[in-house]
Amino acid sequence: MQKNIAVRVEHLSKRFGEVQAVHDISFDVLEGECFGLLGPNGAGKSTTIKMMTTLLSIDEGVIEIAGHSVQKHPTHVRESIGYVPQMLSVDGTLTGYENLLIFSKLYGLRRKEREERIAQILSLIGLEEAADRQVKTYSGGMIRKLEIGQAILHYPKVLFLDEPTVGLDPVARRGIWEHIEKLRQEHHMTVILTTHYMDEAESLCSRIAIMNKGQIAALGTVEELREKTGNPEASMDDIFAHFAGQIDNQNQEGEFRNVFRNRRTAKRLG
Ligand SMILES: Nc1ncnc2c1ncn2[C@@H]1O[C@H](COP(=O)(O)OP(=O)(O)OP(=O)(O)O)[C@@H](O)[C@H]1O
Repeated sequence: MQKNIAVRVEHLSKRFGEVQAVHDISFDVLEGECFGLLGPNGAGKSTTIKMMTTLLSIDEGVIEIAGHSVQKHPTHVRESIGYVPQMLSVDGTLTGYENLLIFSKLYGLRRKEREERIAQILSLIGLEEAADRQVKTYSGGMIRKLEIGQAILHYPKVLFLDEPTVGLDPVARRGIWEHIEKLRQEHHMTVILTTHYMDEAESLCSRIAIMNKGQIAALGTVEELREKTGNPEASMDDIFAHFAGQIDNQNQEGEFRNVFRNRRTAKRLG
């Protein structure tokens, strides 16, 4: 059966002064797909996601999300999407329940719907027992689950995740993967994520776009990408290096960027 297109990106470009952050990229994402955007720091992944989520204006090109034009109908687009940014999006001084309540109000859920929806989401993300604890007592994995919960309170058609498991330990990362897979399979959400973890891309994404210097260097399933390298034994690291010109080892323990992010998270949570 032919699947519908959930996201259409055509000839998209964005410039910041001298920097051409995104340069004439085009791709489609199918309904129910988990689509990965990979690329070294500065490749243009976050800029692309920000344009898709209406947070950044588009210089050139077209984006359609769930049939709505980002430029012409940004409100319809916002109603159709959920977004978990890289930056922390919860308040550590509030409980998990209170954080969800704020978002349910922001989404305009009616009073009657709210309690039921929050209960559903807490069960979906496995945080029922921790719901009445202050978020600053949560582990990194629990915080990430809560952020995903906030982003899906209105059951969006398309969920954007900007580096969903950065700074998490291997067990917490697998917990987040299971939730993402559940949202896709049981709730038919289309998921678009950026990651620096090659294993994450390989196990979650049905197709991957490798970005480099604002352009798409390669796009396809892992198998298709491997074939394009000409090396049938190529690992995901090899595939990335082939198309991005370097190995992506930006999530090593102690790497400045992550230390900075983790500390920023801790500071924000108080
Ligand atoms: N608001 C901005 N003002 C100026 N330059 C920017 C801005 N946002 C991004 N850039 C530049 O655009 C380019 C693409 O950045 P972007 O954040 O999209 O990359 P990325 O692939 O998401 O990188 P990372 O993996 O580090 O998150 C970089 O050169 C970056 O410095």
